[in-house]
Amino acid sequence: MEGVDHLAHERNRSQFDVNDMKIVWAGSREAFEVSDRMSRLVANDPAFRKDNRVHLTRKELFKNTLRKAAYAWKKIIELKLSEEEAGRLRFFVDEPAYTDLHWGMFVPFLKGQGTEEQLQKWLPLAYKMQIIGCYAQTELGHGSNVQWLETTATFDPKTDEFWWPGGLGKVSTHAVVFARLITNGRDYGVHGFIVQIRSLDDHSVLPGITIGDIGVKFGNGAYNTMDNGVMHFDHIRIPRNQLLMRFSQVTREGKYVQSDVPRQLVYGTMVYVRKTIVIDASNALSRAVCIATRYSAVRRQFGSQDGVETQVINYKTQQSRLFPLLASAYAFRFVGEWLQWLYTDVTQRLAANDFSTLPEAHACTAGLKSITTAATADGIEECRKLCGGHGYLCSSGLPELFAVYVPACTYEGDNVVLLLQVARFLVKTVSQLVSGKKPVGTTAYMGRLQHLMESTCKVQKAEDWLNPSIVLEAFEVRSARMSVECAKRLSQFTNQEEGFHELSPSLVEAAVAHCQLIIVAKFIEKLQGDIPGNGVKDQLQKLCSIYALFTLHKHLGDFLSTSTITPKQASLADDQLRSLYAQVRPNAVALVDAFNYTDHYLGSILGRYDGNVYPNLYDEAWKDPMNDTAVPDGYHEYIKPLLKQQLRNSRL
Ligand SMILES: CCCCCCCCCCCCCCCC(=O)SCCNC(=O)CCNC(=O)[C@H](O)C(C)(C)COP(=O)(O)OP(=O)(O)OC[C@H]1O[C@@H](n2cnc3c(N)ncnc32)[C@H](O)[C@@H]1OP(=O)(O)O
Ligand SMILES: Cc1cc2nc3c(=O)[nH]c(=O)nc-3n(C[C@H](O)[C@H](O)[C@H](O)COP(=O)(O)OP(=O)(O)OC[C@H]3O[C@@H](n4cnc5c(N)ncnc54)[C@H](O)[C@@H]3O)c2cc1C
Repeated sequence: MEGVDHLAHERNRSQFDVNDMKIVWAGSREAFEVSDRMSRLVANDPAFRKDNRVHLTRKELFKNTLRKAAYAWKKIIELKLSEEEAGRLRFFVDEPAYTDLHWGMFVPFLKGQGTEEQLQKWLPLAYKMQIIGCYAQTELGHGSNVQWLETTATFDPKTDEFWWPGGLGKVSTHAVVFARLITNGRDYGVHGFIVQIRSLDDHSVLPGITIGDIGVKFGNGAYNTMDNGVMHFDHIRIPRNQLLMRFSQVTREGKYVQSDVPRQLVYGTMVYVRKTIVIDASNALSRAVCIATRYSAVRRQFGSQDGVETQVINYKTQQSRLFPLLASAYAFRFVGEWLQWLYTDVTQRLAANDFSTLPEAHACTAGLKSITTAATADGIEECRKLCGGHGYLCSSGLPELFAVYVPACTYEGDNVVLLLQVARFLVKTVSQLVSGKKPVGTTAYMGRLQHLMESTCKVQKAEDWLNPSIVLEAFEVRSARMSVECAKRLSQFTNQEEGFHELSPSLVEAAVAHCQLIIVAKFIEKLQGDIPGNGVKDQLQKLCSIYALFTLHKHLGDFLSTSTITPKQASLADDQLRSLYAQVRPNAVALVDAFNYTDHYLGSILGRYDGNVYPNLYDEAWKDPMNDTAVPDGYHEYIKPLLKQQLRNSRL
């Protein structure tokens, strides 16, 4: 059977309404319609072609990105697209560019940190792209340790080097610059400033500033469309009112005035972007899973019956590697949706001077950013392997996706550094239990600590693992016991910082356990709500169980060493997992169709919607510039003399 027929057959046998699932995936009917329209607009416009990226030099690649970004902006204006539509259009263009930083960090930073007056001055310029901004925080010597940034903003500034900011190297005219504010001889810590860095007339770099691109990054094409930059300041002067002053001001006389708010609000943009990165993890993982699932249904190896070999998706090992990733893509989607809610809620509270949920928002965004990006980076690589040799070809779309995606484990906070933030939050929560402080939000389960320390898992047969409350309690017990164990061991140290340092590997594991609990809990919570559509909820319930039981399987050491479950219950979980894989199998292709990705966005011959893989792989190979001539360049210089040489030797 041809690949085309395979996929049609797979679609016919699915047991749910894929159109309804598309709406659940998009978040709402309106969100689906916007995404659908924008993805088609991009896919149908040859100006957004991207299949030639791997053959371009860095300079050609970058210029091509500038062209696309300018063209996209023209379309946005011409079609009078809303902010949401414009965001989706940029998303489907699918090419990292300075615009990500302008819209994703510079504008949110202005909005979050500027006074009314500053917003009136800067926002209209930024919205019309009359200025282009980047986010310059990381220095050559300091990325994670923001408090120790060396750049200072005083009446007599020193010089220092920024390193990494996207959009800085070649495009931005302005930057949000992080520097320690020094006034009247006192250091008030890190603050954000707006600094103009290039002329708005001829784009030249302004005097006293040196800027360049930091060089080629990992992968062919991939993130090299972005001009990550280096910037050096030498005694730059900026007006006082370019300190963003919503939360703290410097008066004309140089007096520092701090509003009555936590100093961490200066980190607000990082919380915002980390939340966005969680949703983005579900985008990247679902894309890889879509490619690997469709191709696994098309590809056949061994096990010939009636003269046809087995579709590789029918191998249990293939299912046990692929379906947990499919489930993770959905799990990250829903936890991302919840995080969006949490972020909106904390923003509203901050506006009303309620800072109580800020530590929770920081811990959740930091922790979830960390585990979803790590799982997604690993998951994309697993999908490449699931596609065998063809997965290693750039035309599979997977190498480029991997190369573009992996820095997500580092940018916006190194994943381990961020998990240590979650660990601090957990240890603090446990220690506050003694003083009777009731934990709330995602740590509310710690309020039932005594029960969780004593409870035993109720599973007696495999189907018991389908019970959401049993699953949830197992994750709560594991997480609570790991946190308590860390807190206990920590209390044996006289110096807490030293203890934290010494125990940090275990603390990171406790943080992972807590974040996985959040993902499981939010998936279960989602399923308790109304989910319309024929068979849709049933499929999601299966995926939820797969996510939870696969995570349990992968971290079995935690569950056993904390005595959360017995080895027998672990084996029952594996039995249930196998049964779930078999139930998901007929729906796998439809479950990836629900992502509603166009072939343009997927950028993969293996993941084509029509399944027509082999003829297209073959044609694509012939399009490669290496095949322009049968005899390669260099034959006369390097191959011919060699062959002649061998001939002479053999005659000797
Ligand atoms: C672009 C958009 C499009 C998106 C579309 C999809 C994505 C695709 C595009 C990607 C594009 C790439 C964009 C990359 C852009 C960069 O990478 S920009 C640079 C980002 N840099 C970082 O993330 C640096 C990481 N480091 C940090 O965040 C902080 O320095 C650390 C690690 C949290 C430590 O901070 P510290 O002040 O030394 O911290 P510490 O003493 O541990 O904490 C002090 C207190 O502050 C709290 N705190 C710390 N941080 C926070 C916070 N953020 N909020 C609230 N409280 C906090 C702590 O909990 C602690 O609380 P208490 O325990 O005292 O109550
Ligand atoms: C593609 C890309 C785009 C970026 N874009 C921007 C941008 O637009 N603007 C910007 O300002 N920055 C940007 N960055 C920089 C980025 O935010 C930093 O690289 C990131 O925050 C990590 O900091 P670092 O490089 O100092 O890593 P380091 O902190 O030096 O990390 C090195 C190693 O040390 C470990 N480590 C560090 N501290 C600790 C600790 N306390 N405990 C245990 N282990 C620790 C880490 O886990 C890691 O393994 C970008 C980076 C990349 C890769």
